[in-house]
Amino acid sequence: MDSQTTIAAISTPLSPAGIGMVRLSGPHALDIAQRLVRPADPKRSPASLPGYSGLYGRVYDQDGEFDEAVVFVYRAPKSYTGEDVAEVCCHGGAYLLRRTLSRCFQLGASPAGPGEFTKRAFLNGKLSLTQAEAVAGLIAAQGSQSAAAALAARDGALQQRIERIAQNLVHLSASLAAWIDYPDEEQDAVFGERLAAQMRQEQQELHGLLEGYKRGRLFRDGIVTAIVGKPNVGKSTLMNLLSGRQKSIVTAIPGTTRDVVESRVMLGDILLELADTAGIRETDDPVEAAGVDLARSTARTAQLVLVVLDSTDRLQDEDRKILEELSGKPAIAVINKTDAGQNIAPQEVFPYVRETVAMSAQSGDGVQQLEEAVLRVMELDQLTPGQDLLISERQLLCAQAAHDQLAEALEALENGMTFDAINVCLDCALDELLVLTGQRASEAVVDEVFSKFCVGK
Ligand SMILES: Nc1nc2c(c(=O)[nH]1)N(C=O)[C@@H](CNc1ccc(C(=O)N[C@@H](CCC(=O)O)C(=O)O)cc1)CN2
Ligand SMILES: Nc1nc2c(ncn2[C@@H]2O[C@H](COP(=O)(O)OP(=O)(O)OP(=O)(O)O)[C@@H](O)[C@H]2O)c(=O)[nH]1
Ligand SMILES: [Mg+2]
Repeated sequence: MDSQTTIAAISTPLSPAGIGMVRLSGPHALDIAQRLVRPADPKRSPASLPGYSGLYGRVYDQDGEFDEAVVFVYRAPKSYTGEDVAEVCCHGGAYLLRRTLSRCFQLGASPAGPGEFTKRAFLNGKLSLTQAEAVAGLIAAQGSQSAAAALAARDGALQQRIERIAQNLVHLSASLAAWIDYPDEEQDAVFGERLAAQMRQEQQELHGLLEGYKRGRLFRDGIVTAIVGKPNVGKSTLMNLLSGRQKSIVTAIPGTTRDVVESRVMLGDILLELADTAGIRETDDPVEAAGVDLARSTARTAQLVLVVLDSTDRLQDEDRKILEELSGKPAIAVINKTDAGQNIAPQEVFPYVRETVAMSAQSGDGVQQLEEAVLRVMELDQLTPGQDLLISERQLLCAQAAHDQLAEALEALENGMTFDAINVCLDCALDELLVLTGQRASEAVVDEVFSKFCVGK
């Protein structure tokens, strides 16, 4: 990347909006803004504004005036990228924004690549690599949990935690090197013990991060959830309740739903990828039978299954069979229609699933309890928001590799390998952590991180 260039991009969505912004960063950002926008007050101009100030003006190109705008100016190094930055805020809308952007190109700006503003911030030392990834996490956040995790990473909590582990490995490696140079044969075993204990501690720390990520991922990506049960128990009513609209057809006729109906819904703070399925029963109707097969396979591949039961009736053998088929899967028994009858006691389903929720999909009663049950079943209830969590797949792979290198070092130690061999593993683990924080990340790794950003970020 050539940091001498001035880049420009539209930083807001290309759809009708109150305001839209074209952002410029680089040595000519303010000159270009100056030639693009004519200030209403002729005594002021973008290029002579102090940092962190703005003015109002009209936007021009070769064909004349086409919009009005507010321009904000930031001066290097006190800006998002660390370079001179101008933000031209026009009216939102694809046409005006594109016209403003092409004018910037005519005036000498280059198109910004995906994430190039943030990449410049990284290269100029404004952000670490994990903080840059956190910016992408903030944009992608769907609820308060993922937003809090991303904000904690943006503030550097994750960076600090990884740096601390890396520091400890540096100390371990140094004491190991000293021991190799000045060995004391009799004390080898004692030293080995201490080394193993310290390595295990760092490994534990990494293990915690890996586990946290796997659970945090459920918040970010959503939990693939199947709604299953006998016909007519209220599966589609539950789907409609959670999605807030008529996604699935509801009738009093058993066998209404045939296809799998999918919807992304927020259950409180939890993102669910919900699938409503056909009621499971023996049937001669080939169309319904195909739906039942689909329901079963949807349940098998789901991360979570909501088994709906109709409490206007006693628990039936058909219900038990469905519950049995799911044994071992994270599942919640939803005892539905409690507004109309309460003939199923939680105790009856405990042999099959641990979590039960009594509710009325029709009235919405019990939906809060359903949310709490999902948190418990998916073990998300221990996850406190704002924890210093890993927030990208890339970070996970680095942390996993560092963890595995430590495991290898420990095994080598147990098997009586030389301290040299152990030190090689420790160095590899350290290397992985430095790639994670970006301190030793190759250009390819850095490019990969920013390629996933949107243009304008
Ligand atoms: N208008 C606008 N809003 C925005 C952004 C932006 O770039 N422009 N952001 C883009 O993501 C986010 C805010 N992030 C930012 C981070 C740092 C700086 C900045 O100017 N930093 C300077 C000065 C800091 C200070 O005064 O303390 C610096 O770090 O030196 C600006 C925005 C969200 N809102
Ligand atoms: N009283 C009461 N009736 C409900 C409740 N939930 C669903 N029903 C009724 O039960 C009937 C079946 O509801 P559906 O949501 O279509 O049931 P389903 O499980 O999707 O049925 P299939 O698609 O046929 O398998 C409808 O008449 C609903 O109005 C509830 O919580 N209380
Ligand atoms: Mg249905």
